[in-house]
Amino acid sequence: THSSRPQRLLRAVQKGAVRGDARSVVANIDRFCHHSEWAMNIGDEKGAILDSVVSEVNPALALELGTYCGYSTVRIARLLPPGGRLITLEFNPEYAAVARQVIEWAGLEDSVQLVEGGSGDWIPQLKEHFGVQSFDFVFLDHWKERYLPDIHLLEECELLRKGTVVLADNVVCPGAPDYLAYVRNSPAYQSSYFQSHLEYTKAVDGLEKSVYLGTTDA
Ligand SMILES: CNc1ncnc2c1ncn2[C@@H]1O[C@H](/C=C/CNC(=O)c2cc(-c3ccc(F)cc3)cc(O)c2O)[C@H](F)[C@H]1O
Ligand SMILES: [Mg+2]
Repeated sequence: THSSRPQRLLRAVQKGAVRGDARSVVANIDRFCHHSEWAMNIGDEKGAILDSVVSEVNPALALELGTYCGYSTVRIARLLPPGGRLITLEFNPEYAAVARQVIEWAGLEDSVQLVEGGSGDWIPQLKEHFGVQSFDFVFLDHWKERYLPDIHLLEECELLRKGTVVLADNVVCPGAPDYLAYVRNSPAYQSSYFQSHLEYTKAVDGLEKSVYLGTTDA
């Protein structure tokens, strides 16, 4: 039976990266994607922007939608402050299984909670299941047409607070036009765009950083 691309990516990590060294896990995935097989990780160029936003926010509690192989999970978790936690949602069991092993290889399993399930089902349960009050940082990198419904769901579930930073990947390629229009026009967000390139390519892509300002009603 043939392996899948996520399985080949995991093998590249287990062969090339130093156990417990998150930086080398990230570097080996990037090397694999640059030289062997493209994969939809945020990558090194946009990853540096992700790193700078995460470092600026210094989140005690972060949420990621769309774990995939765990590349951005490792990038975020390695920068969390002591006691900081990252909850990441992934509904594809095969991707979740690969991501768990990538996260473990990086030695970050104690600060990452990987939930195998859909954002639509799980966002409404995060408070009761994980004792979450609100998130300091949210990273969107799942199905692009789910960015808008899921940020509305996060608002409705009161999982955002004044100052929560929401960072979205791929707002140019593949694009999330309805999401962009919303965060750029809503008085509830202060939004800014970081131009970059699609992972491992020269195509233009970018990240949108949106700070939640809270609702106007009392
Ligand atoms: C809907 N709720 C979900 N809940 C939990 N996990 C989910 C949910 N929805 C998806 N997942 C999970 O999140 C992941 C989905 C990532 C999707 N990402 C992309 O499509 C994506 C695509 C490109 C791309 C650009 C150019 C090109 F020519 C080809 C591809 C680049 C990128 O950086 C991307 O992120 C995973 F696969 C899915 O199971
Ligand atoms: Mg992406």
